Amino acid sequence: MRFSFSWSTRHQQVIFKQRFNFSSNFNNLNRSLNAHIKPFSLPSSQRSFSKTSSFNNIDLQILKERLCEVVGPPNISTAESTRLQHGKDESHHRAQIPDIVVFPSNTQEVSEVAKVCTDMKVTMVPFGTGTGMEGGCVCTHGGVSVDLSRMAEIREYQQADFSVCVEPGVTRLALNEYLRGDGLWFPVDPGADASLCGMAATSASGTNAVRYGTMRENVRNLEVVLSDGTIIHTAGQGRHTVKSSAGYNLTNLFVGSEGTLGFITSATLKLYGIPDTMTSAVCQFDEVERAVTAVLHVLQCGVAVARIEFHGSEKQTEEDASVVGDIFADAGASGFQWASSLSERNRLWKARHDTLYAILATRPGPQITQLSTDVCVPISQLTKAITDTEKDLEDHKLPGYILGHVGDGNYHVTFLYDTGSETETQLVGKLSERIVERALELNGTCTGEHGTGFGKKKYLVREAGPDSVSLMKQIKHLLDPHGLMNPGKVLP
Ligand SMILES: Cc1cc2c(cc1C)N(C[C@H](O)[C@H](O)[C@H](O)COP(=O)(O)OP(=O)(O)OC[C@H]1O[C@@H](n3cnc4c(N)ncnc43)[C@H](O)[C@@H]1O)c1[nH]c(=O)[nH]c(=O)c1N2
Ligand SMILES: CC(=O)C(=O)O
Ligand SMILES: [Mn+2]
Repeated sequence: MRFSFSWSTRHQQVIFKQRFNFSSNFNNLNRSLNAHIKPFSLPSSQRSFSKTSSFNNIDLQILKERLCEVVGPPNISTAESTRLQHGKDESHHRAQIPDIVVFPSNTQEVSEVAKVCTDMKVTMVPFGTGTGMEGGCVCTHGGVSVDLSRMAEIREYQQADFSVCVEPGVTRLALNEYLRGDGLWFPVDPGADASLCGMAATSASGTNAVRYGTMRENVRNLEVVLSDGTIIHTAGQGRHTVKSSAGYNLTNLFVGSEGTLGFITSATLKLYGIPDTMTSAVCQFDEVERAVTAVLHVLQCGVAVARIEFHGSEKQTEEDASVVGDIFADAGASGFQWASSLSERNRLWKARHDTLYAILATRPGPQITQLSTDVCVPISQLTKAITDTEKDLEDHKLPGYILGHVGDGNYHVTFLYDTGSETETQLVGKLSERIVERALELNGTCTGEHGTGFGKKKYLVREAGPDSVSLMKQIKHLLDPHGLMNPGKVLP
């Protein structure tokens, strides 16, 4: 067993990768699992899908005609290939496809689409780039998938205010390319080139959160279309101040709402200066406990890490690198590889961002899929959470890969399993439940960054408490009284 641990200061991220030899013998693997853990409920493959529509042909034709009047014939599709693309994301959850996909071009059209759907009591599911990890785009009731990618303007760029307002079709990489010449960037980085409004919708983070925070800390305003077509600006139209104490924080009500409360049709984001110097490195630890302890020491020393990557002036970066090098060496790290040049850093971080696909490539097969857990625990509990998880994996000889954002206390276990095997499917389900149960016992959360979607809603009452969940349901009912916005997600 060998761990590799990589860190850098531009993207304060730590990776744990644990490689298990794959064993196809899943017999006896259940033996020490708790009997109370329910079997996993979604044995599925990305390739299968179910028909969910409750339409008859006449209603569907009327709906299509009415939506066509709103968006125009080139911006509506009932082709099966388009519908299939819009009924799933990158998670293990089975595709459930919409009846119709529409591609509105502006906020007014989104509002008109919402009015038609509300009038006909048809469900609506916002679609960004489909990179979600919790089944958020799955159309549980068929209905209309609203693909917002054709709204791709950068509306307002206030360089002096470090602020930009983007439409849903603008992705993270596209924005950073646009800003590069001005020495600014938007640092929240989930790896995937997701839409920024989709990232707001899932409260994404990924790398860089230690230094820059998550989407919750980096959205200043949102334009939202509610289910009845009403258009609101959560902080007031055009406003993009660094802070505000005016009224309730509606912006953060919609951040992380996963399309269940409305369509985000623009997001005003906070920008940052690109640091002068960045350095990254990779090193190995033999034990996860030593790696986590080393990271804790680095954070306690106040080193300017971003992903456990360094940012700053050249001199500061050199000093920080030397402090981190000493701490890691003391903790038993070996095999340091430094990467200061842009191409070397990009190579390191590309390897990190592609980890999910690299894992998938280790077990090719038509029915093989991945399930990534996403728990986050207080950093003081991280060593316990990870070492106990490791033990589970070893006890069950289950191929699982642990990686994560150690500086945040957030880690993923990525399981590869055969959806055609009931035994494998159930075991993966049970182990991932166990990982969540453990995180909740340690005062953690079932999802640090992927969202609640389908898979985590069963934990919400235990995590947030019955009264909080009851309030969430009341808010949902107020904003979406007919339950048409992305049904079946987030709330149990
Ligand atoms: C390889 C890889 C690696 C990672 C990740 C994915 C992949 C494929 N992710 C997950 C993913 O990138 C993240 O969930 C994105 O924020 C989703 O953005 P999309 O635009 O793809 O939304 P997508 O289209 O997948 O939709 C996600 C949810 O948001 C809703 N939604 C989308 N756009 C909306 C809008 N404009 N208005 C209202 N609702 C909207 C949808 O209805 C759905 O419920 C991740 N994430 C992370 O936080 N950290 C990480 O480390 C990673 N790592
Ligand atoms: C999948 C994911 O969240 C990650 O690679 O960090
Ligand atoms: Mn992640």
